[in-house]
Amino acid sequence: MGSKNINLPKINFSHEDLKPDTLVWNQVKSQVYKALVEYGCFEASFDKIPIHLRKSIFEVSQEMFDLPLQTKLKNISTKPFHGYVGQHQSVPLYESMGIDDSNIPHKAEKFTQILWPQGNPSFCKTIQSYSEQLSELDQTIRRMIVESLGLEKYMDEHMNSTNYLLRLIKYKTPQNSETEMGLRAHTDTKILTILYQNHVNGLQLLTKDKQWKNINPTAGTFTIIIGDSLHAWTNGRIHAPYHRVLIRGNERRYSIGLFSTPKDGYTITTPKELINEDHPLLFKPHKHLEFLTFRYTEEGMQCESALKTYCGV
Ligand SMILES: O=C(O)CCC(=O)C(=O)O
Ligand SMILES: [Fe+2]
Repeated sequence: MGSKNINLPKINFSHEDLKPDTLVWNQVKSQVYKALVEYGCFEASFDKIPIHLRKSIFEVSQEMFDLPLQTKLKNISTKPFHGYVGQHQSVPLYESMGIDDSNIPHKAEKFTQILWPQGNPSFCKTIQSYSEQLSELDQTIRRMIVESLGLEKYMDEHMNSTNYLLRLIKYKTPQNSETEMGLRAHTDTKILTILYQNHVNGLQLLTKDKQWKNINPTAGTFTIIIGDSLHAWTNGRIHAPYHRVLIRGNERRYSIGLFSTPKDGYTITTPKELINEDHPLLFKPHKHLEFLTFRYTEEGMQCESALKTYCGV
């Protein structure tokens, strides 16, 4: 494939004193907002996730994917694309396991019990610690976005309106030497995505001028991607980019996504402060689960923007 690499902004969240109202906070905040308006995406370095946890999250992910298919299928979710997803004809290389509320210890335990009735403490501890520790990065970025938009009065409501979904993802290697689609072009439906991958690249971003570019993240960094729900809440101020995964070569790609997700029953409503003559309302108030259900219908899969079709003004 002739696609070029993109040099996404690299933003450092590892400063000891990255606290609201400090100079460093304000500097990082302006980098975040600029990157999200332009790309809806950036690379984040966040040293607070220890090396052993970065290693063990991939080890436990592999261990989980090596379970028999019947076992993996036990993780059933009523929400589209939340439980076990795999064996799809359109993306035969792709397999993923969604774990709701993975940051909450008893929820992580309940999930582990489904796959390992006899228990698997190291799996449970790893997914829980990884989600909890990385949720700090999600919260920092979202605080910075809310401040950048001057929406401090909505801060608590916004921060309390989400929970977390962890998705362990595996891509098989293609059968022949050609490049294959690992995951088709899509926007993420949720608030914010934090991706972490092994050394096998493949993620591509569609830029605003409609070119597919390779995201080859610097080892150890996280890729941040804005989802439809935050694009809607900010009245389109920040971009939710299309991205996809192309797979080539003979090594398996593993990636881990942590998604902040609007809570069930919560209505996403654009704050009135963001609506004016220059910025008319783009999306009607809506509930995430209802949008998600539409998104995975035939119509929702085929239209150019499921969000616009579902709740566009
Ligand atoms: O594997 C990846 O890096 C991309 C995964 C992704 O885009 C998603 O889960 O929404
Ligand atoms: Fe995605």
